[in-house]
Amino acid sequence: MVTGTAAGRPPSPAPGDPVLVVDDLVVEHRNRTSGEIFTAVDRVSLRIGAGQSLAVVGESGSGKTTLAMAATGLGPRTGGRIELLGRDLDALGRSELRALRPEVQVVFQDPHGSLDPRQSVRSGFAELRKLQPERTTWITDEALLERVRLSPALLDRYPHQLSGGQAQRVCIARALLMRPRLIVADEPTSGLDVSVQADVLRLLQEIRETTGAALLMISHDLAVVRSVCEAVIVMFRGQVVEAGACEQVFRAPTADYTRELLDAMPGSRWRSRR
Ligand SMILES: Nc1ncnc2c1ncn2[C@@H]1O[C@H](COP(=O)(O)OP(=O)(O)OP(=O)(O)O)[C@@H](O)[C@H]1O
Repeated sequence: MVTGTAAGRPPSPAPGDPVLVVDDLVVEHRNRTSGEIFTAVDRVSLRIGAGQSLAVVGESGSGKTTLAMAATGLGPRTGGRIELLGRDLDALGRSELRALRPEVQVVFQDPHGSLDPRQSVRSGFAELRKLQPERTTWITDEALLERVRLSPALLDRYPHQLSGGQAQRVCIARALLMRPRLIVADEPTSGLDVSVQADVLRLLQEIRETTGAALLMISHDLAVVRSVCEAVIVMFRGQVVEAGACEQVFRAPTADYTRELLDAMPGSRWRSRR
């Protein structure tokens, strides 16, 4: 459970209560030269509750990132309805939207690209604390680094002095500092050495369990999805071709495309039986 809400925050959702509900989301892009319209996300619906984890899988270009950004109000949307923490995003004014924004934190694929190279870990935290003074008093910098299994000795390091795994943990710490109700992790381990991938995934899991945040994970790696998420939606050319509990979808996929994804996994133990 999320506890100790800062002033003005929406009430803490109970485990399983809806954090994000998306209905018929559409994202279209217009080609500037030809004027042609490309539908990157085509009538996608999803729901994720507090403490739950949902993965979006699909090959490159299937619309995963576009969906995740639009679904959380962080990217453009052509149509559809989004409810974040019980609030219809279209019904909110600018200041209400701004107040809701810290509730969603995104961890990207390239940790070094996400961090300001001129900022030490400590000054990066300080900047966030200045932006959100009430929300961020709950933990010290040292304890925050300990929460992501990093030594407080790293506080005065700059991004180039951190390994990929350490930098990703700093990004996760920055997200955690905001006490978000929803963490979006966009291929959070694909830029990391195999040796540290599992640790970072475990950390995201642990944060979900201990804070009650919901986790929306984007990945093309089905092994990662299976190890972290309870539910999955499979995207192909902007549409959802299959959705359900991970266990069910991996054991008995119903869509040909899901079977192809499973079969394409190198040395897959989950190769579908046809
Ligand atoms: N601003 C944009 N203008 C035009 N087309 C776009 C824009 N952003 C994304 N697209 C297109 O939308 C489609 C979906 O892209 P998206 O990045 O969401 O896919 P993805 O599944 O996340 O892929 P990857 O795994 O490679 O990141 C792609 O064909 C992409 O080229």
